Amino acid sequence: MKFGVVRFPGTCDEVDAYLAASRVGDAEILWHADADLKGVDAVIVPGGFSYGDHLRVGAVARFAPVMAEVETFAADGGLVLGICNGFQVLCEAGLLPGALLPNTSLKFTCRQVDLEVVNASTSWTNVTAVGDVLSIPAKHTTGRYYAPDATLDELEANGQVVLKYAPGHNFNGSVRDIAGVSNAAGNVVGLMPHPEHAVDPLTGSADGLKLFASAAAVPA
Ligand SMILES: NC(=O)CC[C@H](N)C(=O)O
Repeated sequence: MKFGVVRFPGTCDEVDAYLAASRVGDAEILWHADADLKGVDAVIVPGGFSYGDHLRVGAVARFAPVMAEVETFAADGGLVLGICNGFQVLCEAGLLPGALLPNTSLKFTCRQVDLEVVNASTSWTNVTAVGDVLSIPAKHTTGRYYAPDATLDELEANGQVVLKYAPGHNFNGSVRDIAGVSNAAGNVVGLMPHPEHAVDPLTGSADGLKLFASAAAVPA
């Protein structure tokens, strides 16, 4: 399994995503201006502040040449994971439902959160079980997941709510405690917390590695 990690101007978590993916497969960095996914089997859109978060988080990055390729790749069933700013970019691109709004505190917050697995059948959660609790760090200003009630009902009915903040851990005010969602097919997943920063017990938790191991378990 070869992972491609997209780098935009202002991305800051691509190296950790690259190192996390390298623990379970091969990885390489993909440049935003190149309309070329270099034959990878899975794409990670990582965290950071693409294009300085100007206009609106993810709003500029979704027009990068590499994103046109990511859209085609996702439509063909390719595995795509958006982490934090990557989640924001995928929502802006319409690859995932909903939007990320400023945290209710209107402040940048960095803290460890517990996430509950709601759907363990997606390409990025298949080595977990429903109800598993994953301890993963979160760090953002614009992480309050939002979608209209009718969309949320549909997402819940389709199993597209993949991860929820455990009771007491929804620090950003996300609707229905939603931390991560998938597209209808389950090959595209996005979440606000950072699994790539939780891959080694030495730094507090290796729970994040399960997302990368899930993708690696999908036949390439
Ligand atoms: N860690 C990140 O990816 C930061 C995400 C983002 N641009 C925000 O603060 O909302």
